[in-house]
Amino acid sequence: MACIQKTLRGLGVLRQLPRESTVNQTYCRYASSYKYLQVDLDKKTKVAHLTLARKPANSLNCDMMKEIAMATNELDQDRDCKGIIINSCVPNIFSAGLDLTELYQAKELFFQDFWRSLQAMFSTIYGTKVVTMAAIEGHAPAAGCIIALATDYRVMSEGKFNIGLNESMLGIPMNFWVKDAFIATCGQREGERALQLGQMFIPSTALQIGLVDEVVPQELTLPTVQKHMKQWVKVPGGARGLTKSLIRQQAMDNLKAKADEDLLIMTRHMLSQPIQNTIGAYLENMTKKSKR
Ligand SMILES: CCCCCCCC/C=C\C=C\CC(=O)SCCNC(=O)CCNC(=O)[C@H](O)C(C)(C)COP(=O)(O)OP(=O)(O)OC[C@H]1O[C@@H](n2cnc3c(N)ncnc32)[C@H](O)[C@@H]1OP(=O)(O)O
Repeated sequence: MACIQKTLRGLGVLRQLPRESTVNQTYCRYASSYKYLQVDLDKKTKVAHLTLARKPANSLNCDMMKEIAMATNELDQDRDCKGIIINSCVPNIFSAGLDLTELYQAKELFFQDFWRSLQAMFSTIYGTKVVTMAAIEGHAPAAGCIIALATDYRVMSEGKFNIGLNESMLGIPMNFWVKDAFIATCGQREGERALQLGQMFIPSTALQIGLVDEVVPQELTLPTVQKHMKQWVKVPGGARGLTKSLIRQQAMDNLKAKADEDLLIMTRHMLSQPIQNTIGAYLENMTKKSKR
């Protein structure tokens, strides 16, 4: 869609995206194009599954975020696609958030590419007129939660899983577009509380605050999303898509207008010694935990 491409180009990312729409793509083209994703478009139902596939935890490295933005953009432009379901092939983990190993001791140029890829991933999912839904069959901390927040409908599995934005707990201040997306979904009061405290939620609480729309047994998560998707794609696409744009355009415009400022602020924070120390300590803990 021209609008998303304009925004992405405005963000200075995805320069490798084709300018022209690439219609008539085949199953195969999607299936074989990505290293960290499986993308399958069913031309009969017009629903695509975009499956996060970076073991062991779907942590989002720079290339994976670029792939997610590219795949979403390709599907957005494909006349055969009316809906995208985002799920994970890693049992019990939707996504572990940003790949902390890439953020630790990152060089400035690399960090800039990384952050622009995060902005692009979010804005492409958030801005597509195609229906998007997340089947959250496990943990979705931080940027994992951000992917889910960018979609139109979220179904999470029952179980000992967490979802939320824990950045404050990592010693990192929230940025404006993540804050806006959270507040647009859960409201001002929940935003004030959850974002300051860096709260993570179990599925039932996530449901209570509106962070997810439904909680179901794990084996029913994907089928439930597929059932809703079937309904949503029946709504005339032009009217629904324009309505979605109407609702989300201001947030998209804000992100585009302030993307460079966001990058500057985040570069200063993220590459500062105290935050690098926190990330280093966090990584060390994770390594110790997984060795136990
Ligand atoms: C830091 C940036 C903040 C910027 C804030 C402001 C702007 C807001 C915008 C975006 C913000 C994004 C912030 C982030 O996304 S930071 C990442 C936050 N993520 C987490 O805190 C989650 C960390 N992981 C876990 O809690 C668990 O791994 C969990 C997902 C619950 C799964 O647990 P479990 O099933 O027990 O699996 P393991 O812990 O053993 O993990 C398996 C292997 O995966 C590695 N791993 C896990 N998470 C990450 C990660 N985020 N990055 C890199 N690697 C990760 C883990 O080390 C294990 O590896 P190995 O098997 O090799 O030991």
